[in-house]
Amino acid sequence: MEYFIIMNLCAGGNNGQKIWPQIKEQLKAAHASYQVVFTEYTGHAVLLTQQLLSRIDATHVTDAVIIAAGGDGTLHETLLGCKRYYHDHASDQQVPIAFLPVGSGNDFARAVKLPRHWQQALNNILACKQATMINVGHYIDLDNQIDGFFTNNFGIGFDATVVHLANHSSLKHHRFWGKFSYIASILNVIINFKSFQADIQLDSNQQLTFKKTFLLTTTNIPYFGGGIDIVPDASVLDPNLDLVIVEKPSLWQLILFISMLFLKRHLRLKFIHHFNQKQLVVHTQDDRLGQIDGEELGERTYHIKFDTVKYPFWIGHN
Ligand SMILES: Nc1ncnc2c1ncn2[C@@H]1O[C@H](COP(=O)(O)OP(=O)(O)OP(=O)(O)O)[C@@H](O)[C@H]1O
Repeated sequence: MEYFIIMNLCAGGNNGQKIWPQIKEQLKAAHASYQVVFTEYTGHAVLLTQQLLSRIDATHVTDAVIIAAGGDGTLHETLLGCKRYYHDHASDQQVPIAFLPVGSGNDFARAVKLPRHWQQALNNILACKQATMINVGHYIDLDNQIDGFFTNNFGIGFDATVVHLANHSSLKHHRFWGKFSYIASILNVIINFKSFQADIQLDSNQQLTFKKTFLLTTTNIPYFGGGIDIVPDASVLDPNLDLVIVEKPSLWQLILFISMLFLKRHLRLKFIHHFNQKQLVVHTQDDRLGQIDGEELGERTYHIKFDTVKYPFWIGHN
């Protein structure tokens, strides 16, 4: 195999920087043939992926695998780069994506049961013999007709606000206090968050309105926020997406929600709504923050159509 690595040295609070020399050693010891490019800014992996695919095509490499080495954000951009490239080269065979998790959240790695330690994950990639087709989230922004993809989730409201606060905390990259900054951000959001109206259209064309939405997450995998099991049964092998809407909870409802979350029974609560759908349209009425695979989308109203598409992944054992 010929491995094309997209390496984010900043992932996991510069964890990538620390372990890149060891990754190189392991690749050398395995006599793996590889090329590497390094991301330099947010969004760069999209362009790097397109350039790599163009190079793979031009040099007629037939056994290429693209390794996204970073966190969920790097994987997200790599998928977007692949999808954009094949949009313009529809007849080409799609190069599979492998994921080497060196980020902080790594929810996708959890979801597809990759080894959590990068060394074992790299061994898995090197031992893998064939790609697995999985479903990834696809959306069309109905306000501007731009589309995009996500491996994990697209959230509006609470989760996006936590992502925003954690990203802008001065303690984000501190090894110890970074975790506390995340918890402090969550408490801050819970206390101050203003609910918003969301209108939903389901597969059956049924329209639903939730006037006091607190959290609205469309998810392709069980986890968000670094291991929170929001839809325990969600699977990348399920062509449907899951939508979870939590209405603004009172204090006791919040305590109940958190307790039930630990027991993975929170979806039974009456202020939580769960839908498993082939297609969804979400229309929010008030400006709120959005997030996609842990990357910020900005504060606005959202009018989004969701479904899934397939892409080959180099994950071995699913
Ligand atoms: N050289 C760079 N300098 C600054 N930012 C970068 C660089 N390369 C990539 N980025 C950005 O770093 C951000 C975080 O990357 P990523 O999500 O992969 O890691 P993470 O946040 O540590 O992991 P996770 O999302 O799993 O918690 C992304 O927005 C990415 O585009």
